[in-house]
Amino acid sequence: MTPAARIAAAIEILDAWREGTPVEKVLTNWARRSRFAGSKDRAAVRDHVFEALRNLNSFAALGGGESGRAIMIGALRNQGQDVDDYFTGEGHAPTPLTEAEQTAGIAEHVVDLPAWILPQMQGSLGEDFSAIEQAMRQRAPLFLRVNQARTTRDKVIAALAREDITAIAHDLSETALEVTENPRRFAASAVYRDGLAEIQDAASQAVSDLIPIEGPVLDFCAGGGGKSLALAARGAKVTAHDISEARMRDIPERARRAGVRVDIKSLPALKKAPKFATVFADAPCSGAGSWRRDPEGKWRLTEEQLQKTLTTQAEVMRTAAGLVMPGGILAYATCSLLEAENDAQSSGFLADHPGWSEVSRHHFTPLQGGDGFFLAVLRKP
Ligand SMILES: C[S@@+](CC[C@H](N)C(=O)[O-])C[C@H]1O[C@@H](n2cnc3c(N)ncnc32)[C@H](O)[C@@H]1O
Repeated sequence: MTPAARIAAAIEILDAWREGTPVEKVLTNWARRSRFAGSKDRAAVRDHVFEALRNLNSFAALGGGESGRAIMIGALRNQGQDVDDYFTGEGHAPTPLTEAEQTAGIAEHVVDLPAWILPQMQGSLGEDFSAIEQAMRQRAPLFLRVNQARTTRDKVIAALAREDITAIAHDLSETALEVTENPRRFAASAVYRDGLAEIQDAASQAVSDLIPIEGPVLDFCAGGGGKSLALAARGAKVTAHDISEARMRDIPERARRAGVRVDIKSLPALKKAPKFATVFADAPCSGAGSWRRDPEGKWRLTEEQLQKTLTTQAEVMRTAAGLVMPGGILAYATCSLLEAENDAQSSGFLADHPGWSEVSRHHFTPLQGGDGFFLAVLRKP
């Protein structure tokens, strides 16, 4: 496909997304229909679409409208490109700009967040708001977690280099690498296949690093097990649980590849089992901290969903707290930047649970390179 044809495909995909179909589904449908598109074309079109979703309001403003076409006009203007070079009408390129399109659009700064969440985000991030909002317009780097149960960061850097993948150490965690060249090769690399490293955001690793290991650990909201594996690699005896068994499906295979052990237990089994020295609750959240990687998430989230999530988070904390042994730790985390999901939840829990105390509280934002994350480490009396 020509660069212009890829823009035309992005326009079509953005229009279908605007009608309400989830972006992954639209991309899959487009790829099925477009047998002529090779893997490089699919990746390039996907990049256009995700960049547009991260910058939706500002590209719409620059392009002078909300259609896929206006958004991609805005995207090209944002890159300082001459839109007429792409909108030629030749071959599979979009049709040339109309006179109205030539002059439509404004270049002033627009915030790339839904209006309803703006006050909360500004209140939560204070003076860092603008810098974080700018950072969230950029694509997130690919981070790897080096499996310290098997190898070292330097050895992984060298092994990746042999496969033509460049990675550098990242400050957020001693296990974190940022892939700076050929990130798409990682999934097929021997480093991944042999369980020496796997994909995990750097702030997510920093959160796992900060969880005290004082005895058996329960990962109460384990999902796919990313943090269970990180805790097990630190030497913890880890039990994983999630309300959704399906989400934990890959944990045994991931643990096998990493050479670590993770047990899986249902809630009834946990209630009968001995209590844990540390219970980690990586709670369901708005995902606001990872909107660089899931930009659709910010446009999909509604006020009602956020309210429901706040209720679920408080419930998760209450249930998880009941599984902590006396004197043990409840570690509460979200990948959110919103005060309501973070500090307010932690403070609310402490207010409702006399005798509990706060050991530490940590905030991570994209300004440190990784996703936005929150962690509160609380101790049971
Ligand atoms: C942020 S994700 C966890 C990500 C995971 N810890 C990781 O590092 O890959 C939140 C998880 O909480 C789970 N969850 C939601 N409500 C829950 C509940 N009441 N009890 C346990 N898990 C719950 C969801 O199914 C989801 O997998």
